[in-house]
Amino acid sequence: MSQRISLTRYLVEKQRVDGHIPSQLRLLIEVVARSCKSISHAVNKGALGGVLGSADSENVQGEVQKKLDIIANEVLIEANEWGGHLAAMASEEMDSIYLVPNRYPQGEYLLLFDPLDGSSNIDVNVSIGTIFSVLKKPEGSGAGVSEADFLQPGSKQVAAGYCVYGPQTTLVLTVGDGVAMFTLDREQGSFVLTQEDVKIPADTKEFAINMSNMRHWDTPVKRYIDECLQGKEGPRGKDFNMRWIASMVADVHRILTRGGVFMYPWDKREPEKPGKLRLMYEANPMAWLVEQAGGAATNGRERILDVNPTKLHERVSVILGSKNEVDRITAYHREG
Ligand SMILES: O=P(O)(O)OC[C@H]1O[C@](O)(COP(=O)(O)O)[C@@H](O)[C@@H]1O
Ligand SMILES: [Mg+2]
Ligand SMILES: [Mg+2]
Repeated sequence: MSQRISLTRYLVEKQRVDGHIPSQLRLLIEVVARSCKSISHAVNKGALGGVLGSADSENVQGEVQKKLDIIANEVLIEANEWGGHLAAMASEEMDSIYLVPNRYPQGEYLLLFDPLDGSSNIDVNVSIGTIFSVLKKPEGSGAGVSEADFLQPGSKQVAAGYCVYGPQTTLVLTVGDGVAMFTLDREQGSFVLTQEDVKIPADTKEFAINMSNMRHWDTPVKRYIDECLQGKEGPRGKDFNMRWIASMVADVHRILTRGGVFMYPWDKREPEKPGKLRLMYEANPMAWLVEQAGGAATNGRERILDVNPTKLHERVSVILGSKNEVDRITAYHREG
């Protein structure tokens, strides 16, 4: 790319030239990006910054929180609460929604995030990230904000993205007209556009799933993986490769970069839960990014973006990535 385009300029062009996003949304995305930059600095300090290790507390999902889960959550809340663009926020790390305090100007957007995705990878220096989703407060929902205002399907998102903290820090964004990637230039302190119009190839020879759960899977998932494992000699007639980073952000980033299919399906360990991943701030933003890049995302039965949430921390089965593979796995679910 001959001319460097910063995230700010990209968003201003989306606002002014394309008329695609309102200025309030542009400013909101910039604040989220600034928060990610600051989380990236904390991640980079590692043991030197005292950010590794457990915080000896649990979140609403009963998971032990890491120090960085809490730090990232605080960074996002503090940066976004006074900007005037938001009505409220919701996070994996908070039981209920966070209302923008009355002393700050109120906006019309709702911000949801997984402040630190891939927590089990923090202490071992493997890629982690932040995932975010932006909704609009529903019209006619009256004064104030309630949890019910957040319970909108992913198809209503107005912006979504993630920032992966890996060998590079990369912010990936959609506002509904394709997917763009921005790499953090640490010397300049700004995100620079490094790829536009990201496309996921429709076919792939790479799958991502936690194979240790194989005995707990449902028949359609077993069938799909079994066929992949048979390689050239099997019904697929080709050898497959496997990757599992255990950070959804990093696995999805690989899929947006070179294709592949990612699955965290329902399994028999906790049959009453629809899946492990959270719908509103993990699956929905990733599903929208993947669809915007020409891929597909389902829960095995329906499009993730069409799922109507009934609670903030709702879980969902996730199958996403290269379109032909996702269609195949979804068809296997329909066949039973
Ligand atoms: O350890 P497992 O069961 O393979 O789960 C890995 C999955 O859990 C997650 O880490 C959940 O995210 P959090 O770290 O935000 O809880 C996903 O990023 C990842 O895909
Ligand atoms: Mg997560
Ligand atoms: Mg998390």
